[in-house]
Amino acid sequence: MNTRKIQMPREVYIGPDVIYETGEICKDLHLDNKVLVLTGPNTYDIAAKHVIESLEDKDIEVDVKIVEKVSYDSVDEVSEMIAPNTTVLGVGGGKVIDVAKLASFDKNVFFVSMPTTASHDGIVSPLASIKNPKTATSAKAHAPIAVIADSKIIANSPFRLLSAGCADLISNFTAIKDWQLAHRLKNEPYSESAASLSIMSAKMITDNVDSIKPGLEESARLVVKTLFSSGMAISIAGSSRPASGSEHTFSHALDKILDKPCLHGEQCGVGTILMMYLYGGDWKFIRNSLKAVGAPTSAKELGISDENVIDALTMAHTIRPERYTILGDNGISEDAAYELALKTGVIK
Ligand SMILES: NC(=O)C1=CN([C@@H]2O[C@H](COP(=O)(O)OP(=O)(O)OC[C@H]3O[C@@H](n4cnc5c(N)ncnc54)[C@H](OP(=O)(O)O)[C@@H]3O)[C@@H](O)[C@H]2O)C=CC1
Ligand SMILES: O=C(CO)COP(=O)(O)O
Ligand SMILES: [Zn+2]
Repeated sequence: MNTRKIQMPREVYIGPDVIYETGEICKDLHLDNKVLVLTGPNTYDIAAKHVIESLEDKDIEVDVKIVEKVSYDSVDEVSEMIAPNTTVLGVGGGKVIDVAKLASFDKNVFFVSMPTTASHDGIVSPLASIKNPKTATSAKAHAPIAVIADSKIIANSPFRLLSAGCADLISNFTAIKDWQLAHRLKNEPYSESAASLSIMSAKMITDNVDSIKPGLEESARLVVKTLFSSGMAISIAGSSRPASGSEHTFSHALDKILDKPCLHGEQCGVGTILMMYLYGGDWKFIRNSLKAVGAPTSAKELGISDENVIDALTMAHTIRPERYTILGDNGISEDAAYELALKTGVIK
C-alpha cells in the first residue's frame, strides 16, 4: 500500500481570552464526556484554572493533573487516569503538551493542544519529544483534534520563551539543508511541499524580526501561526525531518550533558549558527536574526561552558545516527569543533 496519512487539527482557535471559551468549544466538538486537564506548576494559575472553570460552567466532568517532570513514567501515570471517553487537554509549555499528546495517543482518545506560550513547534505536530536514556528524540503520536491558543496569555508569557520559539523556527534553515543532503547522498525520501513550508516558516520569522516584541499580541499571533506552519510541515513529512537536523542533535546532546538544560529553542538556535557555518552558508545572517529576536547566540548567553559546547558538538552525530546530517557518520573532531565554535563566536 502506497498510502500516507497526514494528520492535521480539525479546528484551530487563536485569539485573546479564547481560553474562557474552552467549555463551549469542547461541547461543540462533542468532547464533553470527561476531560483530563494536564498542566504545569506555573501554568496552572496562569491558564489551567480558567480552563477548568470554563469546563465546569458547562457541566463537564474535569480531572486535573500537574505534570512536574516529563518522562515516560509521567506518560504512564497520566495514561492510567484516562478512560475510553476521556478527552485530554494539554495546557502549558512543550513538555506538558508532549505528555498530553503521547498519553492520549497510547489510550486512543482525543487530545486538545492549549499552548500557554510559543516556544516550540510541537503545538500541532503529531510527534512527542520525550527523552529517555536510549532515545533523545521524538516518538510517533497523533495531532491534536483542536488547538486553542490564547494570544493574550501567550503575549504575556516570558519573552525568553517567545524568542526560543523563533529560534526553533530559524533552525529549519539547517534542518532542510541536512534533509536535502541526505536525499542526495542517501536517497532519503524528500518532500518538496514539507520542505517549502518549513523554509517559509523560518523566513516568516527572519523577515519580521522587527515585529517580534515583548507583550505584543500581534507578535504572539505571528509566532504561533508560524509554529503551526512548521508543525504542519512535520505532519506532511510524517517525521520531524523538516524541522530537526544537526542543530537539533546538538541541542539533544546538550540535554544529555547539562544538569539543567536551557530552553529547547535557545539551544537549537545556537546549533543553527554552528551548522550553517559547516555548510558554508550565511551563518552571520542566522546569528543576527537570533539576536534580533532576543535569542542567545553564544555559550555565555546560554549560561553554559565552552567545554559543554565542544562536548555537544562531538557527541551530536551519535544521537540519531539513522538521520544523516552534515556531521556525517563519524562526526566532527574535537579540534575542528573548537575552531568552529571559536570562528562563529559561540565560544571565546
Ligand atoms: N513534539 C514536538 O514536535 C516538539 C517538542 N518539543 C519539546 O518541547 C519541550 C520544550 O518546550 P518548552 O515550552 O520550551 O519548555 P517547557 O514546557 O519546559 O516550558 C518552559 C517553562 O515555561 C513555563 N511557561 C509556559 N507557559 C508560560 C506562561 N504563559 N507564563 C509563564 N511561564 C510559562 C513552563 O511552566 P510549567 O512549569 O508550568 O510547565 C515551564 O516552566 C522540550 O521537551 C522539547 O523536546 C520541542 C519542539 C517540537
Ligand atoms: O524539536 C523538534 C522540531 O522542532 C522535534 O525534533 P526531534 O524529533 O529532534 O525531537
Ligand atoms: Zn525543535
